[in-house]
Amino acid sequence: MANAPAFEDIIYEVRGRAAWIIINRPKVYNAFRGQTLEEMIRALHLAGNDKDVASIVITGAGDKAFCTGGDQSAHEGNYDGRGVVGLPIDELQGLIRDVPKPVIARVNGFAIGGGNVLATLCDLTIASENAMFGQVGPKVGSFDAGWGTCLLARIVGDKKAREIWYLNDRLSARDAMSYGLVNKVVPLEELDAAVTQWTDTLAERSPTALAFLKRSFNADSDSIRGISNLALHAVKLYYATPESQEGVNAFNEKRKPDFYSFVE
Ligand SMILES: CC(C)(COP(=O)(O)OP(=O)(O)OC[C@H]1O[C@@H](n2cnc3c(N)ncnc32)[C@H](O)[C@@H]1OP(=O)(O)O)[C@@H](O)C(=O)NCCC(=O)NCCSC(=O)CCC(=O)c1ccccc1C(=O)O
Repeated sequence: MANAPAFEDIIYEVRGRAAWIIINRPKVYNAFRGQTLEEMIRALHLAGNDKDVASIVITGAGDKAFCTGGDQSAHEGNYDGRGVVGLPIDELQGLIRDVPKPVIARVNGFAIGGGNVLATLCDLTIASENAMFGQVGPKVGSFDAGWGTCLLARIVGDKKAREIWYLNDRLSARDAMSYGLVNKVVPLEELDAAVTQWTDTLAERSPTALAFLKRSFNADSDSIRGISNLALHAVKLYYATPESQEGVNAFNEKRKPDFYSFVE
């Protein structure tokens, strides 16, 4: 690609009329640090402002993970970047909704924690048969309320959303599809062809009609943005507690957390 922007944590490619944003941190199952989100924000602005781009695909490198949320090795009571919790996560989440083009989550493995929230926020989700969805916040001393809870509840229903957040079971791609969290499931080897079929179809549709449709869906659920903002400030206070830090330490030390020793 001519004048391809230099990125370290992601790969940005324009394939036909589709911009692909690939989180390229497979050693940590495509978990994001501050820099990853900065680059994803830049890439979304590039794609959003490129009049030749009809749709945007977000995915992870390799066949293990789409994205597993915040990088726990870059989390010491706060993450390592800018923003309320050391990650411009609210900016990225808002941008996935605001960019006036359909955003497709290409889920090729684990979509866990903040990774599941990103997939939830995308307009469409296509998953490979090996994909797994879930939330782990209460296991690792975190939560992502707002988009992560309320938008999820709109999609899968209130009881199921509570179950996902409270019990933290992993959902298979087929289960996720049965709850409406996923539009389509295909074998891993057919994933790219299926994504390209969608992006080719979207490239034949009127971009202005698609942009208005996206804005209309957003308008109905945009009150959740305020809840997300409030919750991000709440999670900042929570990250400062020994109870939350026990969750992060336990994950990094590969042991079970002992939250009840730290409840204040
Ligand atoms: C994804 C797993 C379920 C996979 O489990 P398993 O198959 O048993 O493999 P593991 O051995 O656990 O993992 C393999 C390998 O990858 C590393 N890794 C995986 N995920 C992460 C991560 N997020 N950060 C850093 N490293 C990661 C793991 O350490 C292993 O490395 P080795 O070198 O091979 O040992 C499982 O891995 C899992 O549950 N991961 C944890 C995911 C996690 O904790 N994510 C953050 C969740 S926070 C949240 O859910 C709510 C909050 C939130 O979304 C949010 C809100 C505001 C700001 C930020 C966030 C945010 O997302 O953090």
